[in-house]
Amino acid sequence: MSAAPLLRVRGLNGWYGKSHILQGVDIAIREGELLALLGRNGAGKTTTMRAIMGLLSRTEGELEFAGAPILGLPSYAIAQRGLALVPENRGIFGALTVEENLKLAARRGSPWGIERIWAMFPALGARRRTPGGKLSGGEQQMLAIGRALVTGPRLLLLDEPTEGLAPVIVAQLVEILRELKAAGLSMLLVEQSLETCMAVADRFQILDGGAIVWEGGSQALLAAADVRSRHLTLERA
Ligand SMILES: Nc1ncnc2c1ncn2[C@@H]1O[C@H](COP(=O)(O)OP(=O)(O)OP(=O)(O)O)[C@@H](O)[C@H]1O
Repeated sequence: MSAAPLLRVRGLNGWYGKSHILQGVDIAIREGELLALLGRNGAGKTTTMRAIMGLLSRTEGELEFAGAPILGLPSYAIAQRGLALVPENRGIFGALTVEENLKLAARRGSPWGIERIWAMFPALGARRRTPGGKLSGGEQQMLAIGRALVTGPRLLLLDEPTEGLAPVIVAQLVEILRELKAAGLSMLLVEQSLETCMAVADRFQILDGGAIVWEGGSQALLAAADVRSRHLTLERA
């Protein structure tokens, strides 16, 4: 096993205009690992993902993917290297069909072809000619994940994929994340639900005020009641 992580983020600083949001974020994700990034609203989780994808106008620090520096590259070049973001708003083209949404994103050579997406998400296959805007929230989330997969990523970044979804759909998504993990995909998951994270994550890092304030495994997090009450939003009902 290679010692170098797939993604290494060191001392990452990021700004929105004059607002200095990320204040030295350190993250390491090993090949095949699912890292959960937790923290209260406004802690900087989405901003961290956007910075990794090259979507912030100003960033400083070290950002390495598969051993090569990616800080400062345009986002399309970062995507070409094998990172894919499933954004919080899902970014579906509402007027295009499910199939068209996938075809637009698909890249030659991806191990995740469109047929494999239909197999993984049968509900999407059944609605392949339906406009993206007519899908349910859960189906849109599946489509957003499918769209990221057909680009052939080595690292998938998921920003609150279960937000606003019914428990039965959340359970399906957890199964999907497990399948992706079993297929060897590395993932960075931002998620409000600690329960969901506990079901899939190998390791946890907690952000507060734009910096990592805690990291460890599930047992350590379960044992650290003070950390949970200070940094995690209450579990959704
Ligand atoms: N476009 C923007 N312009 C200016 N400030 C922003 C912008 N987007 C976010 N912020 C600020 O950056 C900080 C971090 O926000 P971010 O969205 O990264 O937090 P988060 O941890 O993902 O929380 P949430 O769960 O609320 O999405 C917050 O103080 C937020 O107000």
